[in-house]
Amino acid sequence: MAQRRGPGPRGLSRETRGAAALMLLLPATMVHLLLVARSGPARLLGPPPYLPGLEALWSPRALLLWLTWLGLQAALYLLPARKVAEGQELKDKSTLRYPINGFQALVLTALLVTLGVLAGLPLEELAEMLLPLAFVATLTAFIFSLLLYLKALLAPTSALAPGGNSGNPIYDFILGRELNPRIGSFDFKYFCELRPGLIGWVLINLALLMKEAELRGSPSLAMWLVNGFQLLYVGDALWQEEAILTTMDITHDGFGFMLAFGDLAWVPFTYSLQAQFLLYHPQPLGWPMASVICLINAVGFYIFRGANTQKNTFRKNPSDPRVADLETIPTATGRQLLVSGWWGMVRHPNYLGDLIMALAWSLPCGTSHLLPYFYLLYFTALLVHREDRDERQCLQKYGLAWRDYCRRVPYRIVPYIY
Ligand SMILES: NC(=O)C1=CN([C@@H]2O[C@H](COP(=O)(O)OP(=O)(O)OC[C@H]3O[C@@H](n4cnc5c(N)ncnc54)[C@H](OP(=O)(O)O)[C@@H]3O)[C@@H](O)[C@H]2O)C=CC1
Ligand SMILES: CC(C)=CCC[C@@H](C)[C@H]1CC=C2C3=C(CC[C@@]21C)[C@@]1(C)CC[C@H](O)C(C)(C)[C@@H]1CC3
Repeated sequence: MAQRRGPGPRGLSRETRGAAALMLLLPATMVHLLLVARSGPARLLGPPPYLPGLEALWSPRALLLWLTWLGLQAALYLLPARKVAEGQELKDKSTLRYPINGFQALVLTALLVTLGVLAGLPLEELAEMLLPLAFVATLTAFIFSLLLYLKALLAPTSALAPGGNSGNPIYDFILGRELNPRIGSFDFKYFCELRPGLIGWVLINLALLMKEAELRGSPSLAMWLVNGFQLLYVGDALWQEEAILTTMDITHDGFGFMLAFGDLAWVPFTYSLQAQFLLYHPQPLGWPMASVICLINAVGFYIFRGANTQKNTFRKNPSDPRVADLETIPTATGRQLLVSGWWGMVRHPNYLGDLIMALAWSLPCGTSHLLPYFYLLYFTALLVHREDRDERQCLQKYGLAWRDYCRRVPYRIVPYIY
């Protein structure tokens, strides 16, 4: 997502036009991927097999299913939580409170789905409904962000995201005006970031696995690996839910169309692309190769989790014995920067681990098609852009100390390469 800027002297700025183009391009890309994944040639860069008419996109049954899903996840969010965490300090010096019950929501959803399947719920039918479901999710994201934009017009300036008041309605609609839109204690951004989309993603994967079992007698090893790896990723995100309170999305970004669409539609319907591809293009995979892929995923997860935990532990309590011995750089703000451990290896070790896992998720799909590698390509672009945005913010925040950190840790994501 681009830096927020106001309109230029001659109407829409370049950034606004770029953001508006993305608003059309991203849903179109999602539909393209959904169509191509089930087509014979599965060519990422070729034309879609056909252009879907409204009858292929619109289904009242999909709408009902989607609204039921949102309602269920909202109800699980409102259940009593094992812990209530405090977010980062806001502009007006207040802090917000967040329920930590995401993992509980995942377990309860799994229980309900298991009971449903045992009672005859045809979960595998989801595999045939992805297109209309993605369409209603996009529609909901659009209507929802419109309502959020209107709500933000009444919000005090202190509640707006940094730059959320660019004065350009298109830009503000897309990137979001309000930082933490809430009704009562229900926090929309926090809810959307971790619940309906992420849990929806593993549910879609499971439906694709069941559909494969129906078609071929049993799920393939490749399908098991993709399901297992991505379940681990989502389970970990929900287990470590509190850690999301220090990510850029929560502390800095407004909640507009980009994030609402990303959370509700893009994540479940494009992050499940490998499982979609495998359903229609079964791939042979032997145990030796599967073991190597598991090892790659384990290495990625180890780096991702190690780096994120080290930073979160340090930010919560720098004298925690697990991080107290690490070398640091003091900054004028009173906060310190880690310069040894994971954060002394590269400046974004968590991105490195995430990218290694992305590779492991694509490898079970073989190397005959580029399509299953879409996630790796998109994710590399997203993280390079994100890292650039984060570094500009850190330079502004920490000034000379950040320059010193960059000098001592010269590589951004991949040691000796980038
Ligand atoms: N699967 C997906 O689609 C996506 C996954 N992700 C993942 O989400 C996670 C969070 O990413 P993101 O929010 O972008 O960024 P980070 O969690 O990396 O947070 C960046 C912040 O960390 C702090 N920081 C940076 N360097 C240091 C240091 N040396 N010592 C101490 N603190 C430091 C700074 O904030 P401060 O100093 O203020 O604490 C900086 O702004 C990552 O693991 C990423 O891979 C992200 C995007 C998409
Ligand atoms: C192309 C497009 C629509 C971009 C929007 C970006 C969003 C899809 C991502 C922005 C940051 C994200 C994070 C996760 C999912 C993707 C989005 C929403 C995340 C919840 C995935 C699980 C991780 O463990 C995480 C909790 C660290 C992560 C946080 C950031």
